Amino acid sequence: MTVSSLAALPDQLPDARAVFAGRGLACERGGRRVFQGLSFTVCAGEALVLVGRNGSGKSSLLRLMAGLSRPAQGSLTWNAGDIADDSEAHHGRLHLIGHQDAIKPALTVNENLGFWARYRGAGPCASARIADALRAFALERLAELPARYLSQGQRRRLSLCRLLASPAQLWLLDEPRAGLDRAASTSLDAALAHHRAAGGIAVVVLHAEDHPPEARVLDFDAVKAGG
Ligand SMILES: Nc1ncnc2c1ncn2[C@@H]1O[C@H](COP(=O)(O)OP(=O)(O)OP(=O)(O)O)[C@@H](O)[C@H]1O
Repeated sequence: MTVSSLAALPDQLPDARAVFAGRGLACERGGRRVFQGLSFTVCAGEALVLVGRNGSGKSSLLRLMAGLSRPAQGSLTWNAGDIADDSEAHHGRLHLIGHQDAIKPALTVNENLGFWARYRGAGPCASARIADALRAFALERLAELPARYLSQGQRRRLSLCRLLASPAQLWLLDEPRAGLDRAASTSLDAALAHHRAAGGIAVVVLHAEDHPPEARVLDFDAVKAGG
């Protein structure tokens, strides 16, 4: 994917000096402490890669970052304000692409993205953004296909199109390369690079040694596990 095929992405995101931080975070799932004493800071234009063994809490941290659950201890702040103080604003600034793909099988590929863009309050450029997103992840020829017929990798690509179909400063991506072929993985790298160049922040769970350039790494194997 060339950068020119990412015309849908803004040249500059709204907060060029954004700082997203967590301090002294502890996480509990099902009444069990998963990790504690975890801190991070990630600024506009940066990527933070989460690595670590299965079950160490990477997806759980993404949920905390998205405001879908609350830390058992510690705080998460956007520009020094607790994200829980204005959860609507926080949800509006982020995209979370998790293991569940949230694709509606009866809708076509195009309709899925239209639905998503409307949900996100996409403006007059929505159609152009969707077209660019489909081109970026090589789904144009499948635009009118009901999503239930997509292969696993194609479904993943459709999920990633959501990143481009409406702008958001914070991308939270859980193993985004899962199921992607080499070309789609390269497209993802280009989208991440463009996002960061525009002042976006990305937090990405990855297992392989395929980190975006100059990404900082948070290794869960070095984080204190719960008791
Ligand atoms: N809904 C839940 N109820 C109880 N425990 C849960 C729940 N979801 C996750 N856990 C537990 O929390 C721990 C962390 O899970 P999490 O999915 O965050 O790990 P992960 O680092 O993302 O793992 P993986 O690399 O396998 O994807 C695991 O021990 C898991 O069993």
